[in-house]
Amino acid sequence: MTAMDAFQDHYPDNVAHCYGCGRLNPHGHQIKTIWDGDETVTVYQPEPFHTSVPGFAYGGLIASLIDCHSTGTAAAAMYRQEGRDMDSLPAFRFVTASLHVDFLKPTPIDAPVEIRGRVQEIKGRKVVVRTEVRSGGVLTARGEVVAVQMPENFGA
Ligand SMILES: CCCCCCCCCC(=O)SCCNC(=O)CCNC(=O)[C@H](O)C(C)(C)COP(=O)(O)OP(=O)(O)OC[C@H]1O[C@@H](n2cnc3c(N)ncnc32)[C@H](O)[C@@H]1OP(=O)(O)O
Repeated sequence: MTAMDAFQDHYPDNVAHCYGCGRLNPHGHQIKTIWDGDETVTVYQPEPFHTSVPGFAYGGLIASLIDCHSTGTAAAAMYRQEGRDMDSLPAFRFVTASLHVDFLKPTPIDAPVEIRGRVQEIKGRKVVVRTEVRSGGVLTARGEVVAVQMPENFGA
């Protein structure tokens, strides 16, 4: 894996359909997240149909970006902690247990949104990720996600 590979490009096909981050979902956001030192970064350009108040992005979009940026960060952090390549097996698959978002300012819809994340805690199957969302360098939202490794019997 090179430094510029996106985490989501390494998700196994059977978990690559997520609306926020699945590369195999043609209707989804297909976000791409990479390392930048100890931080993770996603840049996403909202579409006009993501509007809330005209001129600004829908909060659900921002929450979705934070969500999938953070689950991707959780997986990448676990591989990094174990010194493993993201293509190595068994794959780490994280789902969202908890998603908290603080909307600080409206996020413009006509400029790229940058999400930066940092791992706050890795404990057992749980990773806590804190994120900051910026547009044009202005902080517009903060997030905290508790991501948990997907159990074998997920959804049972
Ligand atoms: C590469 C794969 C990519 C896959 C696609 C990416 C997904 C993108 C984001 C999503 O949208 S995922 C879909 C939305 N999420 C779900 O549908 C998850 C539904 N919930 C569950 O399946 C279970 O509740 C879950 C797997 C999250 C946790 O159940 P477990 O039985 O595995 O957890 P467990 O009780 O063993 O707790 C493990 C740790 O997580 C913590 N935890 C669990 N639920 C929590 C919660 N809700 N809030 C805070 N912490 C929580 C729990 O306290 C504990 O921490 P400690 O070890 O420190 O004690």
